[in-house]
Amino acid sequence: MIEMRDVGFGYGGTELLSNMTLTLQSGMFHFLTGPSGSGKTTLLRLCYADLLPTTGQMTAFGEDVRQLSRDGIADLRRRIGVVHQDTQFLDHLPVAENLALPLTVSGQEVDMEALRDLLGWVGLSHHARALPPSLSGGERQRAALARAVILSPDLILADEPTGNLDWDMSMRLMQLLIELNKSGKTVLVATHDLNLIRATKAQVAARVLRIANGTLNLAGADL
Ligand SMILES: Nc1ncnc2c1ncn2[C@@H]1O[C@H](COP(=O)(O)OP(=O)(O)OP(=O)(O)O)[C@@H](O)[C@H]1O
Repeated sequence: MIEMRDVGFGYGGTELLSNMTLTLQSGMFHFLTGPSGSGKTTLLRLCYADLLPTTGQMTAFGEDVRQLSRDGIADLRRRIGVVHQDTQFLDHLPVAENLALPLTVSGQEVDMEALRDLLGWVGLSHHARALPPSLSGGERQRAALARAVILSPDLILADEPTGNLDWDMSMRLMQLLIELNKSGKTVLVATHDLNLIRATKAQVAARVLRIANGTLNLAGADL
C-alpha cells in the first residue's frame, strides 16, 4: 500500500530522517512511536504526499510518489483519510456540515442517511447541529475521525489522536480505529503513549514502528 525504500527527508538542508524502509501492509493496524520531535508527523506527511522524500524510493498504491501529477496526488489523498494532530473545523458550520465537507468540496452528493449513520457511529448524533467550539476534546477527535473516513479511504492515518484525551476517551477513540481495521481498513496511528499501544495490542494484531535516531525500525516484542 505504502512502500518506502531507503527514504530520507529533511526540512531545508539538514536531514531529519534517513534510510527509512517501510511497508504499510494492507489491512494491518500499525503504530508509529518515538519521542517528541523525532519525526512522526513528518513521516505521516510523507505517507500522504504532503511532503516528498528527498532521497530513496517511495510508492503509494503502486505509484511512484515523485512521478505523480497534481491530479494523481489528489487521487492519492482521496484514498487516505487523515486525522490531524490539530483537528481543524470550520467553526461557523455545524458538525454535520463539517463532516460532509470532503464530499461537498469534491462536488459529491451528500447521502444524508449515510451521514446520520456516521454521526451515530462516532456517538455524535445529538451534536449534528452543534457548532464545533461547543464539542469536548473527545467529541472533536471523534468528529475528526468521522470526517477522515467519509470518503471511505483505504488507509487511515491518525496523528496523536488521543494526545489531549483522558484514558476512557482515548480508548473510546481507539475502539473506532480498531473497528475500522476489523472492517478491512489499513490504519497507522502515531502516538508516544505506550500504554495505549499495549491496550490496543490486547485487542488487535498491530505492528509497532519506532522512529529513533532519525530512522525507522520495528519495535521489539515487549511492545
Ligand atoms: N515545516 C517545518 N519546517 C522545519 N522544521 C520542521 C517543520 N516541521 C517539523 N519540523 C522539525 O522536524 C522535527 C520533527 O518534527 P515532527 O513534527 O515530525 O516530530 P513529531 O515526532 O511528530 O513530534 P511531536 O511528537 O512533538 O508531535 C522537529 O525538530 C521539528 O521542529
